[in-house]
Amino acid sequence: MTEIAFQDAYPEDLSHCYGCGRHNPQGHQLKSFWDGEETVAEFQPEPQHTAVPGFVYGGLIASLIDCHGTGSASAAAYRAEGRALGSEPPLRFVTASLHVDFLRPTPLGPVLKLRGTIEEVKERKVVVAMTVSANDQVCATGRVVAVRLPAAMA
Ligand SMILES: CCCCCCCCCCCC(=O)SCCNC(=O)CCNC(=O)[C@H](O)C(C)(C)COP(=O)(O)OP(=O)(O)OC[C@H]1O[C@@H](n2cnc3c(N)ncnc32)[C@H](O)[C@@H]1OP(=O)(O)O
Repeated sequence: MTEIAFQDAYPEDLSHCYGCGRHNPQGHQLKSFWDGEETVAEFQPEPQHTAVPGFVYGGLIASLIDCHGTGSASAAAYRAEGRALGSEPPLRFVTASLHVDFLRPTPLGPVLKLRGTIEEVKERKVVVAMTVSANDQVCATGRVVAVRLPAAMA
């Protein structure tokens, strides 16, 4: 794994995201890293993330997939250009499409482990496929189409 989380390399003014911004104390503050050619992240759900008692709320899982996907997209774009994570100019991505399949109920208790595979890297678009596992069992899969940050959001 790399030492620095992808999200910790985001510019100051792009670090307020609810899912992954380090400057959002009420957000999830998700941290993603390389693990070889794949990307990984972990998240510990809390009781407020309940759907049915004992099980994780699906919206939280979607949020984790969203931010692990866009973070992975940024890191993949840097890697494709042979640049250091966070180097200027920043390679910023937002979610164009977020697809989630809930394969089985996700138990509330164990740490959730996300694993991403980079499916496609183009100059303006990166596609990332993901799994979310609890107790080494895949509970959800996801796919994010990430597109370079539009001027309207910069
Ligand atoms: C340093 C890091 C900091 C990173 C700092 C940010 C971190 C926070 C990230 C949090 C994640 C979020 O929640 S972001 C918030 C939620 N997302 C948004 O609000 C985005 C709103 N949507 C938009 O602004 C726009 O629709 C865009 C930018 C997504 C797309 O703009 P566009 O101008 O229409 O794009 P366009 O050129 O047509 O398409 C480019 C490519 O993407 C594909 N594409 C476009 N839309 C879709 C779609 N819905 N589903 C599938 N594919 C799509 C096209 O087919 C094309 O592929 P091809 O033909 O080239 O193959």
